[in-house]
Amino acid sequence: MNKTILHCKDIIKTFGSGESEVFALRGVTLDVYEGELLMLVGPSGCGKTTFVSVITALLSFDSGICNVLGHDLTTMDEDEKVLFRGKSVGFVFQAFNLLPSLTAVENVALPLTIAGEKRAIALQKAKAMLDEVELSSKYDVRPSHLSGGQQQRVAIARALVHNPEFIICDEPTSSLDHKSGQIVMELLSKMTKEKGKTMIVVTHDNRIYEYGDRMAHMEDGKIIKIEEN
Ligand SMILES: Nc1ncnc2c1ncn2[C@@H]1O[C@H](COP(=O)(O)OP(=O)(O)OP(=O)(O)O)[C@@H](O)[C@H]1O
Repeated sequence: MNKTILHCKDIIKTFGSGESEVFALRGVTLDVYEGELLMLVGPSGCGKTTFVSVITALLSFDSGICNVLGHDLTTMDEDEKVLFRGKSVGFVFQAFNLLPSLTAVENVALPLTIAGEKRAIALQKAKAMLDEVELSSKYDVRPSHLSGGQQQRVAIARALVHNPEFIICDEPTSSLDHKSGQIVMELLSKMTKEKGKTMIVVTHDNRIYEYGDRMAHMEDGKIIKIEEN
C-alpha cells in the first residue's frame, strides 16, 4: 500500500447559523494514497468544492480529522497554511486564469518569481515545464493565440512548476472539446504516474472518468461510494 497523502475522517462543515445554516459536509471520510489519481464526482451542491477547499486549508472546518502530507490542518496557523499551499499544492481550474499580457513562459514562471526566485532561473524552470506539457514551440506566445487545450496545458505547467506533491483539479476539462480534454487528462495522468504526484480531479465530465484510479461519489455532503477502476 502506498503512503497515505490525505487522511480525512468525519469532517463536518457548516455555513451560516440558525435558520440559514447549511450543512455542506456531513461527515466526510476519505484516504488518498501517493501516486493516485482520484476522481471526485457528484451532483451540483453536494459539497465537492467545499471539500477540496477544506483539504487545501482554504476553508476551516467545524469538526473531524484532516491530515494532508503529514500536516494536521487543525493545528496550522494562517501563515503555515499559506506556506503549505505555496509549497505543496498545485491548483488547476476550469477557467485557465492566465494573464493575457504575459507570454506562456512568463505565465508559468510567475508563481516562482512571486515566491522570490531569480527571473532567469524562473524562466528556465518554466521552459522545462512547458516542454513537459509539449508546448516547447509556444514559449513566447500570448494566451489569446493559443487554443483552449493549449491554454489549459500552460495552466497545468504553471500549477506544477513549483513541484507540488498534491494537485487539485476543479473541472479541468469542462471548457474543452473532447479531444483537448483527452490530451489534458493524458498529461495529468502521466504526471501522477511518472512523477509520483497525487491528484484529485473534481468533475462532472463522464468522458474522463476512465483516467481515475478510483472514483469517489459524493452526495449530500458525504462520500457514499468509492469505486476502483
Ligand atoms: N460560502 C458559502 N456560504 C453559504 N453556503 C455555501 C457556501 N459555499 C457553499 N455553500 C453551500 O454548501 C453546499 C455545498 O456547496 P459546494 O459548492 O461545495 O458544492 P459542489 O458539489 O462543489 O457544487 P458544484 O458542482 O455546483 O460546484 C451547497 O448547498 C452550497 O450552497
